Amino acid sequence: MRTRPLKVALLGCGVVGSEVARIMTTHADDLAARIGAPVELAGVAVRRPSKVREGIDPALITTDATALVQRGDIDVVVEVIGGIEPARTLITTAFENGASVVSANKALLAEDGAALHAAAEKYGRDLYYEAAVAGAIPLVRPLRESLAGDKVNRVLGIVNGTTNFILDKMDTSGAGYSEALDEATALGYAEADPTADVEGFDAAAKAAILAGIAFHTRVKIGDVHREGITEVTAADIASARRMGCTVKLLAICERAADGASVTARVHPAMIPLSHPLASVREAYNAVFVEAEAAGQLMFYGPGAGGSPTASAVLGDLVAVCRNKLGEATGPGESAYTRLPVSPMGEVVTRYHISLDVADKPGVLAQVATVFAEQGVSIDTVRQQGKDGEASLVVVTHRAPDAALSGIVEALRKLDTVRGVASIMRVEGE
Ligand SMILES: NC(=O)C1=CN([C@@H]2O[C@H](COP(=O)(O)OP(=O)(O)OC[C@H]3O[C@@H](n4cnc5c(N)ncnc54)[C@H](O)[C@@H]3O)[C@@H](O)[C@H]2O)C=CC1
Ligand SMILES: N[C@@H](CC=O)C(=O)O
Ligand code: NA
Repeated sequence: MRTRPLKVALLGCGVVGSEVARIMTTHADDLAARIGAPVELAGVAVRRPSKVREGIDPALITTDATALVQRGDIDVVVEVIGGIEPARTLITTAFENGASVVSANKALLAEDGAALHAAAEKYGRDLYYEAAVAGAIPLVRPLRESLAGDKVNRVLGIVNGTTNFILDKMDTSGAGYSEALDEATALGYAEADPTADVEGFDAAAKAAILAGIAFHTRVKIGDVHREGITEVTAADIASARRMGCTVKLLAICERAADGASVTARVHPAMIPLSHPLASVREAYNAVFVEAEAAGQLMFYGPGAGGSPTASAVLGDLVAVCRNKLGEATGPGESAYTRLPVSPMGEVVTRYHISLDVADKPGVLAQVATVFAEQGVSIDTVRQQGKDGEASLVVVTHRAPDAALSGIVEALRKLDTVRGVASIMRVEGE
């Protein structure tokens, strides 16, 4: 074993960073044995230097992250501060100054991954980011490496722990939305600004990263159709239950049937209780990958939280250190297919539409006509009447999303439709 240690700079010492430091310290001997050289924490950049950080030598703490990555003797920079800047500049500076990078920063990778990969390649460094998608679950590496010889056609799953935690609590214990979000934040699952979770930005970033790797093309967060969970009500969840379904925030990345384009979307959807994704509880994530030769693969595990995320960071750290010792680099960006990303309107989906209507003859026929005019066929209709008013629940067959949203617009214009109580896509059937 080499005695000279590999030097690691840690940028950020919050929920994830503090766990990375703890595991690096407590598992130092095992990590050295697995890598073939000791790994030494050479500096920790923080915002609040006065905070007591158990197990970290105070002499390592600095508020000058730039100086740390410019030192020139750092082998690996672990970036766990999050956000676009200064993370992007710090990572690029690390590459310029001889370090490879391990990052958990999905927001940055989904915004500017191509430029970061280009910088890594230019300087001959590694850029690893297993923690950026689905926390502890090995998913980025299997897609980048294990499935590199196959053709992936679809990636579908739950990739945000916070929103899954909130929806699960609302469904199973009747908890309120804010109460469940506060709990998820206290448990270290939420982003620094939880809007990123509940409005679907975090899942959209992960979908962009997954689609890019799976289909060997470039997908940015702005290419991903995004709807969060802020408009999912207790009534939606109760309605899903009545239909034998539950509501999950899904990320779905698909290659078009003709192979000429891809789509990536994030939105709440009803899924049947019998579907494996329905039993994904709390902050767990689960992702199905469908590949031509492999068939269907399922990845499941803790999707958020300090310790699970640190596990993924440490796995990358070991891989990058091994590459350094072998004077090699791991896989870079693979974006040779250059497939365009089609808009949401072209995605084929099913809708569950709940309407408040007047309870009088002819209403059902009027509603059915709207569907027929858009060429969308109805799967089931359920009507419940009360005091001259009725609620009508329509579930459609699969149709282009544009036609389905056209239907909702047309329904809103009918005199007999008092309101569209909820619209949700249905998946997994
Ligand atoms: N918490 C989780 O479950 C997961 C988090 N991630 C990602 O990991 C990264 C870190 O997340 P958390 O640890 O949860 O966030 P956090 O907010 O707990 O920690 C980030 C830390 O970085 C520090 N920081 C910010 N700017 C800095 C700067 N310029 N110099 C030095 N320190 C700075 C902050 O003061 C904070 O302590 C983010 O990119 C996040 O998206 C990824 C997967 C799961
Ligand atoms: N906020 C994220 C953290 C992990 O990526 C989530 O809730 O999934
Ligand atoms: Na992961």
